[in-house]
Amino acid sequence: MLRFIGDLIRPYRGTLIIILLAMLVETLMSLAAPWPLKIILDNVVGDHKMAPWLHHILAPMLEHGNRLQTALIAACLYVVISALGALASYIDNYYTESVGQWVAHDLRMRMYNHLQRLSLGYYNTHQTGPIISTLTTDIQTIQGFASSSTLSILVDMLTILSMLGLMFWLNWDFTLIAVAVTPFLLLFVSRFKKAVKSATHEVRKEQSAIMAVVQQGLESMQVVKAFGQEATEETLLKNVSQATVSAALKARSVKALLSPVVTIVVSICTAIVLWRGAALILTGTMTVGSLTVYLAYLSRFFKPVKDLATTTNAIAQVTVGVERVRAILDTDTIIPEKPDAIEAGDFKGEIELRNVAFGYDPSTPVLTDVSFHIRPGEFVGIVGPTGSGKSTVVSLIPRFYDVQSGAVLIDGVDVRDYSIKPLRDHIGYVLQDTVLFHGTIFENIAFGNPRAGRDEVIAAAKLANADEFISRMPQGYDTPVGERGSTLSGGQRQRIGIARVMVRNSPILLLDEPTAALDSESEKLVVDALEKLMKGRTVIAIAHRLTTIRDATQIIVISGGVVAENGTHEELLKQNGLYAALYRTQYDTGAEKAVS
Ligand SMILES: Nc1ncnc2c1ncn2[C@@H]1O[C@H](COP(=O)(O)OP(=O)(O)OP(=O)(O)O)[C@@H](O)[C@H]1O
Repeated sequence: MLRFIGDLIRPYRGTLIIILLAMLVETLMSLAAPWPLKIILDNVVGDHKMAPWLHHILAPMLEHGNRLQTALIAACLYVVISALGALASYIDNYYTESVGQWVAHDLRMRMYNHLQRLSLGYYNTHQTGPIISTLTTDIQTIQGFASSSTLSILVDMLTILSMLGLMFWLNWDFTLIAVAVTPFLLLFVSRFKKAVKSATHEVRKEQSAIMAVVQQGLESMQVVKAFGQEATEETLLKNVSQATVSAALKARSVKALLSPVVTIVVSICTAIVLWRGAALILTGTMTVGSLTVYLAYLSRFFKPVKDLATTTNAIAQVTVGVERVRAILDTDTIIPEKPDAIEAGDFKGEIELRNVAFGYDPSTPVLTDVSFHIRPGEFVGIVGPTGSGKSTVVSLIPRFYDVQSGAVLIDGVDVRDYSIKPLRDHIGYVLQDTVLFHGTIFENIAFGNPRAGRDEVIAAAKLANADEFISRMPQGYDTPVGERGSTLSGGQRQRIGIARVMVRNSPILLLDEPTAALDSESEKLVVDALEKLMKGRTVIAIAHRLTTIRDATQIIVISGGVVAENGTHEELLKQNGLYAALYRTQYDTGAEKAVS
């Protein structure tokens, strides 16, 4: 874990040195802080001789024997010590925050970059709630730790050592008694660390569960309302929320033990020092000033010990955070790209599947042996019973998933030999429901091709039969769309989806039942838009209503993991097989019943 944090903070070495110097000044000033009081008690109020080293430092400022002047100098020293300490603390605070923020920024970007590259398979098996929770809360924990805690551990240790040195110098046998408990205290703390870590893990797990429940609930608000399941959703949240409260209280009951234990130990040590110190002053072996400095050090001595102890708490938290971040960063379900991958140029649009086998879970194959060949510019329909793997076939072409055996070829080249981004740039995708992002209509269309200018976007919208309804909107193309496009109708969303693919101008077009969810009036507009979009491109359309692919040059019927039939509409009807049966189901009922 330290290596991971070390790698994160390495770029900020310069700033870390500034922070370290500031912390050293703070430590030195906290060591010097009780000395003005000692001067007042021993050399102004009392009659003790000033220590030679101190006298040597202050001599140029002192008039011989003038006690009030000594008091004034001690008072001024107090202000100088405090001011230097305060300045150092300001510098330390500012730069610590700066390192923390930049480390968090770097980590956030690294994680998001990784998440963008993970294959869709990862998202099929992982909820987004916990991922968001890691991206926010866990990174925040690491942010706090990366800068402040790592350095304060160093400074705490330094403070402990220098105070011990000074205390031994002031009175060594006395110090021995006072700090004899320290090893026991540290032992207790290290035992304690384990318990805190496991309790923290539990809390983070429950907090992620809250995120998952809330996210799912809010995203599915319409379905929740439609089915009147508000109470069920609330119960779900109540359960995880209560579990979080129990886990947090359990963790707190462990953590809260630390402070009282340390306080009691410190007070016992202080009591011994008070009792023995009084005796030493009475016998003249110790001055009042020395005892004051001693007591001040003793209370300060246990502070870094206690801080070190609470740092174990922070360490426990950050260890959990780092584990969760690394669980994502170490996931390698990435679609691999060859080092000598080919940059896809303009595709002619020839597509071939050669003996393709694939399953989301390799032990349950969806496709066992699928082969077909599509010539450039061809319009191909894919049909088959529900769940037969039509969408799966289509998702193998842009490499959303890789085949388990066989190959997918575009223009005669295995798709695994292409660079991924240019490959996908040449493929347009229209799905059953177009997902719109929070932003304006213009931004949503330009999402298909960020280089597209306003004219291109408007031209695409016109071709997609979308310009008319967009122009009627209050702010036209600059009208913001609600979350996931909820302020638009299904047909409008589809036409924006088509415009988005139009601006992309890709030679290959994949249509996954884009009209399935529409009523016949919307469908007409969308089909008309699609016809314009399809011109001059290779098109694979998964058919919902068989009439939409009647004119396809080739219809591929997927069933039982293989290509069951392949031919034109007329040829397949003549074969009187699966396609003919599916067609009859729709035709005979008189209505266009869904087959997929
Ligand atoms: N992301 C996924 N993870 C795991 N299994 C999946 C995933 N997507 C689909 N499947 C499974 O793979 C099989 C084929 O699904 P696919 O969506 O390709 O079929 P389809 O023919 O397009 O179905 P439909 O006509 O209902 O849309 C189904 O059994 C489905 O349960």
